[in-house]
Amino acid sequence: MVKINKLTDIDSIATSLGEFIVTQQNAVLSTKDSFSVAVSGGSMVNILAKALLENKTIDWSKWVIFFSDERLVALDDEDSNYGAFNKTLLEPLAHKGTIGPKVVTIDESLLHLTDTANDSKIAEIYADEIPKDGIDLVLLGCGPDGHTCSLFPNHSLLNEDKLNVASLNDSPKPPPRRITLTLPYLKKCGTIAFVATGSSKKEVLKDIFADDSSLPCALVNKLPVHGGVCWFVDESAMD
Ligand SMILES: O=C1O[C@H](COP(=O)(O)O)[C@@H](O)[C@H](O)[C@H]1O
Repeated sequence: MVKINKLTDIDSIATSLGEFIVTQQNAVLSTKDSFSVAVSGGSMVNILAKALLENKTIDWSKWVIFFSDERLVALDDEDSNYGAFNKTLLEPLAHKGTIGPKVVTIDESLLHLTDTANDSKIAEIYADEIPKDGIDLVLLGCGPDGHTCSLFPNHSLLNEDKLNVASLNDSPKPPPRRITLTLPYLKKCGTIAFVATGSSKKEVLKDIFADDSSLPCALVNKLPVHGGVCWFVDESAMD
């Protein structure tokens, strides 16, 4: 059963999401020494900064951060999901002298080679870095077309049934070269939380929550992850 948390605006989403993340962190750290989190790019980064930067109950030293998807561009490129996360969260944290988190990025040294086999290699190397039994908490965005991670509507990667991380070179949203966690991998993860804000998401959210939807976000909603799937949405995205 998918849970929807409907909040008035982005500030209330940040507060509620921050509390949710801390609850997940504490539950995981009561059973092991580290907390793995996958973050997404796009609009999520600023919300995460609001939710986490001033939050004194985050134990950054125990966090290991991965990316739900990454654009195959240099890490300091404005299109890089790591680049945006670094500028908005990691640099301010470092400035405050925070110890941690550990952050796992793509292998940038392979980026200059542009053939498809090489992009598969980048995905394969990233797959070796992520926990084989799933990431504890996966934070996902939702594009206005219903995509999540870099899993796009009607794309062949929706049928991927073996790889944990896959590459694509035909993303309909630029930039075209990307890697992404796959549906079989998301299924192994602990808890999945989507964040969707703004009126540009309103129409697609109706489609995603229709019973027969095959949009990527709807496919994730149907995954039997043991910690469940939940959504944080604001009033402009969902009535
Ligand atoms: O391209 C991407 O888009 C999605 C959605 O972004 P948003 O700005 O509409 O929230 C994002 O979740 C993903 O990580 C990113 O690569």
